[in-house]
Amino acid sequence: MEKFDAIVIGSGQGGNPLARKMAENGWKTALIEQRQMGGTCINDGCTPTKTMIASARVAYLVAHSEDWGINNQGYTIDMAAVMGRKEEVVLQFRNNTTRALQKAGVSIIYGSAAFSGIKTINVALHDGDIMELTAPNIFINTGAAPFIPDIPGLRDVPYLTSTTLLDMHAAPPELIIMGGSYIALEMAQLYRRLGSNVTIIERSPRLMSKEDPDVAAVLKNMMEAEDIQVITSADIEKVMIVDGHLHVEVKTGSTSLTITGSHILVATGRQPQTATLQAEKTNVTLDAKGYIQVDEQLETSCPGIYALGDVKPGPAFTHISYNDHLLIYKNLFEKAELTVRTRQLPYCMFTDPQLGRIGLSESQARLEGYPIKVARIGMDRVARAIETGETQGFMKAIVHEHTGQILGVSIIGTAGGEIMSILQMAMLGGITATQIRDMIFAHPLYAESLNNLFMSLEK
Ligand SMILES: Cc1cc2nc3c(=O)[nH]c(=O)nc-3n(C[C@H](O)[C@H](O)[C@H](O)COP(=O)(O)OP(=O)(O)OC[C@H]3O[C@@H](n4cnc5c(N)ncnc54)[C@H](O)[C@@H]3O)c2cc1C
Ligand SMILES: NC(=O)c1ccc[n+]([C@@H]2O[C@H](COP(=O)([O-])OP(=O)(O)OC[C@H]3O[C@@H](n4cnc5c(N)ncnc54)[C@H](O)[C@@H]3O)[C@@H](O)[C@H]2O)c1
Repeated sequence: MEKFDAIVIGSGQGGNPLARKMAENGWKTALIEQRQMGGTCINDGCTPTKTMIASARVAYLVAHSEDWGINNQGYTIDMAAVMGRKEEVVLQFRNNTTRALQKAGVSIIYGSAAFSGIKTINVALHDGDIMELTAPNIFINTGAAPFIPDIPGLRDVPYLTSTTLLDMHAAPPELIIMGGSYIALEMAQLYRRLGSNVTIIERSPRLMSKEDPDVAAVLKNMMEAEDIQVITSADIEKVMIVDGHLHVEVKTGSTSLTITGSHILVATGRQPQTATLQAEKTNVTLDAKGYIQVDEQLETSCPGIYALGDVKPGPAFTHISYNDHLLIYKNLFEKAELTVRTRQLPYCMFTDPQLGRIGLSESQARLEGYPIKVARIGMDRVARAIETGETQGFMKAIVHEHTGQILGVSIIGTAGGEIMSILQMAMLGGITATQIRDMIFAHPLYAESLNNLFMSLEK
C-alpha cells in the first residue's frame, strides 16, 4: 500500500488546483482520475459548449447580417471545422491542467477509485491492476453525471446526454430536448443556430423555473424568436421509435401531443458520482440522492475526508468547485476559518443574450419579506444596446428599501454576466444603489446604463 499525505479523487475544478497547491507545499499528493484530466468543465461542460456557442453566434450574426446593413451571399456551416475548433480548445485546457499538476509533482493515477477502508483506497487501473493507496487527508471531487428520469421507453431509445451530443459530428436534424434549464437552453440555441430544428419540453410551468417570471418570459421569447418550439407544464408520458423516428408523447394540461424528432437530448439535471465510491467503507455519509454530506467547511462525517464541487449538495458550477478548493486550502494551510455560509453565488447562463444572476431574485425577496425597491430598465433603453442592435432583455436589481444595499441582480442582455459581475463587486463592497446611480462610467458602455437602472428607483 503506497502512503501519501493527500489523495484527491477526481480531476475536477476544485481537485486540480488543490492537488497542485498541496504538492507545492511539500505534501506527497496523488490525484486519481478515471477518464480525462480536467473533469466535466473542460471535457464535457463549460469549455466545449462555450467554444461551440461562439461558432453558433457567428452563424447567427452572418444569417442576420442584413439587420446591420451588411449583405452577404449566404453561408454554410463547416461542422468539421466547428468541432475541430472545439476539440483544440478542450485539448489545450486539458493539457495545461496536466502540465501544471506534473510540474508541481502530483502523482497522477488513471483509474477508478473506491474506498476499501476508512482512509484507504483501491484504484482499478486502466491496465487491469489494482493499486492500494492510503493518506490521512482525502478529497472527493468526483462530480456529477447526467440524470436519466424513469420515463417509459426512454431507456430503450438511443437518447443523447450533454456529453454524447457534443461528440456528434453533425447537428441533429430534429432535436427534442427534455428539460428547460441551463443545459437545455444553451444547447437549444446552439444547435438551432447550427441548423437543427429544436423543441424544448419542460415539466415546470416556465423555463428556468427558479428564476423570476419576467426572466423566464424573455427566455421564452428569445427561443421562440429563433423558431425553437417551447412546451411547458409538460408531462412526458412515453418515448418510442415509430418507423425509425422518435415519438415523444406529452401531456400538457388536458392536451395530448406527439412530438417527433430524429434525436432526443435528456437535460433533466445531473446526479452525484458516488455509486461506485463505496463510501459505506468509510464514515462518509451520503444523503438520499447520493450527495456527500459536508459541514460548512466541506469536511464529511469522517474527519480528514472532504468533498468539493458537484458531488456535494448545492449549486453545481465550476466557480463554486474552484472556490471550494480555496476554502479548504486556506483552512488547512493558512489556518483561516472560512465557511461556505457567507460566500456569494453568482452565475451566468450562456444563452445569447446571457442571463447574469446573483443574490436574491425579486420573488425570493418578496417571499422572504424583505423591504425592497426594484430597479428595472429594458435593454431597449440602453444606449449601447440600441447602437449594437441587441435590445432583448432587461437589467433588474433588488435594493433594500432602507439601506440602499443591492440584494440581488438579474441581467438578461448582451454582456449580462459581465454587468452582473460589476454589481457583484458593489454588493461585496457595500456600494449602494445611490452611489452607482451617480458614478461615472465611460460612455457608451453597457455599464453606463447602471446610472439609469438606479435612477428608475426615483419614479
Ligand atoms: C454541458 C455543461 C455545461 C456547463 N456549463 C457550465 C458553465 O458555463 N459554467 C459553470 O460554472 N458550470 C457549468 N457546468 C457545470 C460544471 O461543469 C461543473 O459544475 C464543474 O465541472 C464542477 O465539477 P466538479 O469539480 O464537481 O467535478 P467534475 O469536473 O465533474 O470532475 C469530476 C471528475 O471525477 C472523475 N471521477 C468520478 N468518479 C471517479 C472515481 N471513482 N475515480 C476516479 N475518478 C472519478 C470524473 O471522471 C471527472 O473527471 C456545465 C456542465 C455541463 C454538463
Ligand atoms: N452556464 C452554466 O453555468 C451552466 C450551463 C450548463 C449546466 N450547468 C450546471 O449543470 C447542472 C445541470 O443542468 P441541467 O440544465 O441539466 O439541470 P437543472 O437541474 O438545472 O434543470 C433540469 C430541468 O429539467 C426539468 N425536468 C426534470 N425532469 C423533467 C421531465 N421528466 N420532463 C421535462 N423536464 C424535466 C426540470 O424542471 C428543470 O427545469 C445545473 O445544476 C447547472 O448548475 C451550468
